[in-house]
Amino acid sequence: MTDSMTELTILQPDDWHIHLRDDSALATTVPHAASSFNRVICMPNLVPPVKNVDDARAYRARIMEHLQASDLAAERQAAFDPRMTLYLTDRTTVQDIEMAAQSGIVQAVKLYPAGATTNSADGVTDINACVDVFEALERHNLPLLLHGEVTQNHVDIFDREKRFLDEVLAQIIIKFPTLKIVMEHITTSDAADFVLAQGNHIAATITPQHLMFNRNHLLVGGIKPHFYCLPILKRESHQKVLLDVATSGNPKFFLGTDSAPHATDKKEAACGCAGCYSAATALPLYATAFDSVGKIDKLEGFASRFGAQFYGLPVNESTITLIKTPMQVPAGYPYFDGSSLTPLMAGETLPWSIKA
Ligand SMILES: NC(=O)N[C@@H](CC(=O)O)C(=O)O
Repeated sequence: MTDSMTELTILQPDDWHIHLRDDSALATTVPHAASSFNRVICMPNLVPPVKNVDDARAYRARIMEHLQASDLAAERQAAFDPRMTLYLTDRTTVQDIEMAAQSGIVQAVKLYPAGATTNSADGVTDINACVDVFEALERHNLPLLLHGEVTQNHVDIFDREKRFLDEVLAQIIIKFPTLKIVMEHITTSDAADFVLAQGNHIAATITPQHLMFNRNHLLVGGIKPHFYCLPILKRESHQKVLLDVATSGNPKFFLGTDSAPHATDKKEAACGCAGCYSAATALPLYATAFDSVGKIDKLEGFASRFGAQFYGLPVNESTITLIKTPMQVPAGYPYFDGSSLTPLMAGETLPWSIKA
């Protein structure tokens, strides 16, 4: 049936994991995200990070200013709803969590192990010091979002997610059996299996790049910096399992682009930044991935239903239509201070596009 499908209308999707950055970067990232998504969960790894409700409120106001200054259609502007997260540090208090739970604008709390990825220097150095905070999250039913990688220098970069599951997450779920957890941007079959083995309070987001690519795309025939993100792309067998679970209709797996902009010159560098930019073309990318295994009919659940269900929110009422008409991903976008931003699959043609 889906072989012949050339047009697909789905409920408006949400992005449950996005990096919009701050200040003038928002002029590029906000209209891109708002053109496709209603709710977006905004990652807090700014410099300095979003650490409390006041920071979150001020950050949301800056995002909304750029939305209003954009030339997006009024109807898309009205629908866009950025949801805030707090950045967990060694100094986050139970009171910070209680205020977040009452704020009405903080949707979740993000744990970056210190040093794991971009702007994670202020992250958690000792998970055992977070016991009171985890208790408070569990009590208030506020989800804990995980960048699930260990950071010890001697641990191979391709093993860091699996080691996090075994050494960190396994402990957290024993001590906090009802804490809502999202393993963000999973990259391995181990993570998919781990999530499948838990109750419905533990879920995962999956990015377009981890569904479409593997480490050969990153490394064979020359290093491709625009495929470099963290957790790093793994071998093809992991990619296949991720595609299986994403397209299975299991509500534990839902859309989180991890769209993570870095100016082109910061990626095409001797020490290039980690992150793939996909906000503007995420839906055609996901549609291409789902269609590649004949499962385009499973896209709506993954993109528009399961995340809302997990967060206890209603699904959106508006719809968006994808058509099987090729589109070329732009070679780049203007970014702040005269820089440019190279998206995932820049210059390449995707079989699916968004109907105007
Ligand atoms: N995914 C990435 O490679 N980078 C993200 C941080 C993160 O989510 O790891 C970023 O903020 O640039």
